[in-house]
Amino acid sequence: MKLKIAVLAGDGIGPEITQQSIKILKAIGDRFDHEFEFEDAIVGAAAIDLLDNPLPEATLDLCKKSDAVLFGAIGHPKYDNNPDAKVRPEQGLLKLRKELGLYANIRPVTTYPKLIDQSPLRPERIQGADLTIFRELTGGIYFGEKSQSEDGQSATDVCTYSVVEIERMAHLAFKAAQQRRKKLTLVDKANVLETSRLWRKTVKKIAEEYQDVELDFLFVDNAAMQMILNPKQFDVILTENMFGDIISDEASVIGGSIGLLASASVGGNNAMFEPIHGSYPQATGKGIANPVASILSAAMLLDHFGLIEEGDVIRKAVATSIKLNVCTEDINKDNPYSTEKVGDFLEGLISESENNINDENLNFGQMTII
Ligand SMILES: NC(=O)c1ccc[n+]([C@@H]2O[C@H](COP(=O)([O-])OP(=O)(O)OC[C@H]3O[C@@H](n4cnc5c(N)ncnc54)[C@H](O)[C@@H]3O)[C@@H](O)[C@H]2O)c1
Ligand SMILES: CC(C)[C@H](C(=O)O)[C@@H](O)C(=O)O
Ligand SMILES: [Mg+2]
Repeated sequence: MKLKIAVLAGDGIGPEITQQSIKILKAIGDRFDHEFEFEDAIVGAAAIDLLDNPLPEATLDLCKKSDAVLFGAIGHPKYDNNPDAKVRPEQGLLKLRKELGLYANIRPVTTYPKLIDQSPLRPERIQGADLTIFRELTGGIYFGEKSQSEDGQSATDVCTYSVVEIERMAHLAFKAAQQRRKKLTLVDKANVLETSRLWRKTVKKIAEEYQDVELDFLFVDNAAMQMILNPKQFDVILTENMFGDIISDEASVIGGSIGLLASASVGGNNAMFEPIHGSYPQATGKGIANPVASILSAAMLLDHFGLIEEGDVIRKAVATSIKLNVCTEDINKDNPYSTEKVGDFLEGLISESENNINDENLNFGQMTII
């Protein structure tokens, strides 16, 4: 297969982790005889520095004419620490998602046997946890009207959802649940928010088309607690933009590190693949960032184009590297490997014959079905 991939490495650790994913995709291309063409473009703080625009036209154009976007991370402390900054790196990412029509963000969470015992959570609670968060990505409070009063004494963020926005997300999440353990949990705040009541009403109606899927509801505050107390109760979680952002960072504790959590953003004519974590500025250039979230996002990219076996090869290699402790310091404190060394190890496994990849502890297969 021939694929044109736009690479938006971004800020902080973005470039160093994305470099590892490209290495892995090249190894997959060589092994399975695919032609992956990569083209770089700037985004985020790096783009503001150069052009005073977090999403330059040329970057957006490249993304639109590519088959997929591999996104690193954006964000810089000089904006995080300056609430008055008018142009911000995050605006680039939000605009990109909106312009590409990527309304669904899929964030799978799984556990690895080796990491269970070192988790701050009780092993018996997380062993075997396997859930996927379907986060709405182009609506809600993120995209509503924003304002500050002239005297600076008040500010507003409007949260709006339409039935159409909810329906299209719900269909994707129900379809995913049908292919998994047939359970869907809608996470909302319907006891307080009008938008959440619309979500509940709309999702209940859509559920009639998916009688084989068990539907339940949780308020987001309770869901945040349940995520830690009993994550095994979840199969597919469907939720709006901001709740999905928050509970997915929380869910990363189950897997062992946010440096392991990948995502696919889909719904438009093309698709984007991005780790759920940010630019981790403290780690920039130190070679300590975990590249696996980015590498597993690359695996989701392959799934997206039907290259399931190729995606599985990456996932198996990752499972093997974790089993053998070839990991960065977030999950291997005693004898950490660098970002690059982890990438090299995975590249080596992928380039070797299939038989050499040990998958005995692998507890998941294809991560996305879109
Ligand atoms: N998609 C994105 O580009 C994205 C996502 C989240 C945050 N951000 C931006 O990133 C900047 C920093 O935000 P933050 O500190 O809240 O979140 P962050 O995700 O960058 O880092 C939070 C913590 O998670 C851990 N971590 C993150 N990535 C890791 C990795 N690959 N390997 C190991 N550990 C990792 C580190 O302990 C870090 O201190 C901000 O500017 C924020 O806006 C961007
Ligand atoms: C950087 C920020 C805009 C982004 C979000 O909130 O969507 C990030 O936290 C994420 O999870 O991808
Ligand atoms: Mg986030």
